[in-house]
Amino acid sequence: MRIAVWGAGSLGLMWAARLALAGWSPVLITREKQQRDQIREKGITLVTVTGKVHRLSIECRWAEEEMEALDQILLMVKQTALPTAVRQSLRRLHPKGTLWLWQNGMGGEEVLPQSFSQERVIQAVTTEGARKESDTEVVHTGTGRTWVGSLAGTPRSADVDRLLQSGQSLGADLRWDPDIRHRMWEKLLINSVINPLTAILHVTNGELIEKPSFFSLALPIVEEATAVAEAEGYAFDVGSTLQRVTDVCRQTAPNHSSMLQDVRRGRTTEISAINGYIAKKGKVYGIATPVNQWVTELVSAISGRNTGTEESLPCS
Ligand SMILES: NC(=O)C1=CN([C@@H]2O[C@H](COP(=O)(O)OP(=O)(O)OC[C@H]3O[C@@H](n4cnc5c(N)ncnc54)[C@H](OP(=O)(O)O)[C@@H]3O)[C@@H](O)[C@H]2O)C=CC1
Ligand SMILES: CC(C)(CO)C(=O)C(=O)O
Repeated sequence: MRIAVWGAGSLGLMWAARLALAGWSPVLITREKQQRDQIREKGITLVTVTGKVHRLSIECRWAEEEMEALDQILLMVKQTALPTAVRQSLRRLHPKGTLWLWQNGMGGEEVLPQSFSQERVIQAVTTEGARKESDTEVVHTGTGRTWVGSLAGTPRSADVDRLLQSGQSLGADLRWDPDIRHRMWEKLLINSVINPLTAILHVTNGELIEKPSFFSLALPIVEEATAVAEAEGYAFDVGSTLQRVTDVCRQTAPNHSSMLQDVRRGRTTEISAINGYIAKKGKVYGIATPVNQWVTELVSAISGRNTGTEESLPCS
């Protein structure tokens, strides 16, 4: 089975290293030739949460390069990079191969061609944290859980099962979830509060819950988002959702959310796939989502503005 990790960023470098440690021979795909050359020369280095350092030699290709058909492609690019990465990766995917989407937020499947069967798509939802230190180095910043499931609700194949078992053998908390869409909504609700508010206020996840004034928009964001989730068929209680958000802020207190990092680095954020998605779905169902719409506009306005330093800020 030929497995590719598409995108050599934080998650991609970590999972390519993990797959290699588990005895697979993954191929890691980079956006730039320059990173491919670096990885070919130096291999990749993974620093685990306990500080153990693994140096691994990994097959590496550039996204536009010709390559043998791939059976499993783990797409580990940001939502904003999906259109190009999907176009490139589907050209390399074996006709019976499986595509794995790892993005935070929603809407990834909408980027796929309509002719591409949902039965060939696996969605992963992860609370693990990784941080790319350089083109060849990554740090596993926080343990968490990863759920994977079929977007079509079909049972897992033997190949997917083997991959899950490999991850588990390395100590990764990797689980099959037959209702992955529910899990995606659960994570979306958490990201819909923490990501925009930390990015707008420039605070860590822990600082967000320290002052009531910082957290004051959490309630209207969650009220709107849970109403939209319910219209989509996923029921969440407002109080328990706010409690879950608070728990995640506590568990990841020192973290700078991925959206805050993007804003500080002057990069496009994933806001359209998070609060923007909630606002878009709200329109479809006739549910008012002014606060989600407002934070979407505000984060879009402040992102891409700072040229910012490429600080190494932890996220999970
Ligand atoms: N990091 C984390 O701890 C977590 C991340 N996530 C989610 O996982 C996804 C990936 O995040 P993360 O790894 O942090 O992001 P990064 O920005 O660190 O990595 C994304 C990588 O994708 C590469 N890329 C972009 N376009 C292409 C392309 N067409 N072909 C090949 N590679 C491409 C980028 O290359 P280049 O640098 O050259 O642009 C970059 O190396 C996001 O949706 C994020 O929200 C979810 C939970 C935790
Ligand atoms: C859960 C959270 C908010 C952790 O930082 C995250 O997923 C992110 O930063 O994108």
